Amino acid sequence: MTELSKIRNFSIVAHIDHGKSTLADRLIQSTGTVQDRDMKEQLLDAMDIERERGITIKANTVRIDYEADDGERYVLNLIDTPGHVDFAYEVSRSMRAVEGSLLVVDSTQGVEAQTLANVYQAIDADHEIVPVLNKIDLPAADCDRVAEQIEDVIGIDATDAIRVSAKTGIGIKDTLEAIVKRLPAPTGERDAPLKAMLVDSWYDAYLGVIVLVRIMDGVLKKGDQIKMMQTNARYGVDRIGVFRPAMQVVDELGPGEIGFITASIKQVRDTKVGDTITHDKKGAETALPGFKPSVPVVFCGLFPVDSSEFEDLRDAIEKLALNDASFSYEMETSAALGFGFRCGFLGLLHLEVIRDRIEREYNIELITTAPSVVYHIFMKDGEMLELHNPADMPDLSKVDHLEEPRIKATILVPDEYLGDVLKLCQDRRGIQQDLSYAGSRAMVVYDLPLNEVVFDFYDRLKSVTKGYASFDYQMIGYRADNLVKMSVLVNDEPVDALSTMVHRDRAEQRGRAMCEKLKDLIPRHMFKIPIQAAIGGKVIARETLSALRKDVTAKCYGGDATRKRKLLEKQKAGKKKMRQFGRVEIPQEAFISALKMDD
Ligand SMILES: Nc1nc2c(ncn2[C@@H]2O[C@H](COP(=O)(O)OP(=O)(O)OP(=O)(O)O)[C@@H](O)[C@H]2O)c(=O)[nH]1
Repeated sequence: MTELSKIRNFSIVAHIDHGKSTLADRLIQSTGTVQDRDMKEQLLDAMDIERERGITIKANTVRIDYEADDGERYVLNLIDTPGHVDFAYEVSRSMRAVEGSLLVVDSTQGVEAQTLANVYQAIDADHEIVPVLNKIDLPAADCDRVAEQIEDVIGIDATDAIRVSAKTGIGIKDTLEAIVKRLPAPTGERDAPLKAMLVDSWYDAYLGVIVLVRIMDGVLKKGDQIKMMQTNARYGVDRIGVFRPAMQVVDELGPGEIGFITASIKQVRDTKVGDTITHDKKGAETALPGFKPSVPVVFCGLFPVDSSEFEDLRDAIEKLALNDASFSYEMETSAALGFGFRCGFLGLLHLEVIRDRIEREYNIELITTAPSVVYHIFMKDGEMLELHNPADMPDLSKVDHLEEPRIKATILVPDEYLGDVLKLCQDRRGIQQDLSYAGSRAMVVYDLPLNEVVFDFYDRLKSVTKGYASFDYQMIGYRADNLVKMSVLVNDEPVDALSTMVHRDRAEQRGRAMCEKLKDLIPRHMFKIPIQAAIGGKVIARETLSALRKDVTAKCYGGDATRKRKLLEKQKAGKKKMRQFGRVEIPQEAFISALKMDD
């Protein structure tokens, strides 16, 4: 047990790529927490996919021992927080488990949208904040300008900002000293009833469910009978430990400490993040204020390309869900795609990560249907239904009105691209809320329908600003609008996986664009194929794919057998990724590509 005054708990907040993981690695390494030879780059990014994509998904934690200049030994607990917009909920939950934050800003780039979003969460959690200007080894570093920007835009004092190169190690010692001197020690009472915050939980193949806890009051020991205050579930603690970053078993955890427990918990779902853990007997009376629950906002269908792999897909999805309480799923059948699952995600990146893992780790090829947000349908009889899938839209005569989720989007962009960004937001039914300047960069705030953002807004934003814009969003609630379901018919057969919700005023334009796209995406067949978009029974757009006359290989010159064989092999490989709809085969990429909107 460590004395409270010798503990410092902190997190690092930063925009993506500003160097958070590199700094964390350097802090761990320089304190000898991990031997140099064991040091892998980006130690905290555990999973392969994270490493490949360079993003941090699961909040991780590490305990660092540090002997400070004052001669005292301190325990520094770092909780790593993810930087991407989809994972904002994980940032908020881990913030409440610590007292301070290092605010890392790339001194060649300056403050970005996620810097703001994350630092506001730290401010909300009453953190002491130490600004760190990173990448000072680069010639383009401009510390004075960035410090000024931190003061102007965020409004925190940056006079004592630490100048660091996480890459070369400059300023690392200063950072450790600042953690000890400038961040507050935690408070808590050893003799009070146990109150431990459930910060995170995940499934481990050997140990079962592992729960990350922060002790607020009291002491947690091995063998204790504990109770989760929200779910009322009771368990016996069979293991207690800390991360260094490898697991190390300890006897107990006291106030201010962060560590893990295992307690024969079967599923991650049984551990509610934000719940308060107390002792079963003589426990705390009141729970800690809960965290924001993480609710899925984007839904899509996942179907196996090869329908005989349905059971394998079920197995893969169940395993992934064990480890990710924010990912939801239920079985779905589609006339066109057969058996599959309707899955809920926190955002598009979350969707992509799960889909990649199923394809890669479980070797199942998937068809992903168009992502959709959750609509609220108000029926004439007063009932409210949640619509997760446009294909389930009830009979319109019974519907009174529909509401869609809206977000508040904050975009930071260099002045010269501002016009394009405003146009993009306007085209996506955005309502401008604010426009201000920080130096030569504009900060715009828009109220936008989430539906217009989930799909390819981020890609479009990057492309119209040549990658210079940064973006972050928060859900703000539901609002009514004139929304309709648009269906797509291929060769007169409705393809439910292609139906989408659109705004009535944009339906024709979207319908036309979609039919044109599908015409390019669907290969020609031996017969003519009409492609139509319709609202209710009314066709609003139509294209016709003309019939194929000759064998594709007939075009090849002479007797080039290799080329001919290659073409046939390609066709065969392509066929695997096709689905049969009536007499028509539609390639898998059509389901996503058809919905990309070129504004
Ligand atoms: N030159 C230089 N490069 C750095 C420094 N710190 C980090 N980098 C590089 O910047 C890139 C991003 O660093 P990361 O540590 O992965 O950034 P991050 O903020 O953790 O990003 P996410 O984990 O994806 O949120 C990497 O290529 C690092 O090698 C630095 O001090 N100097």
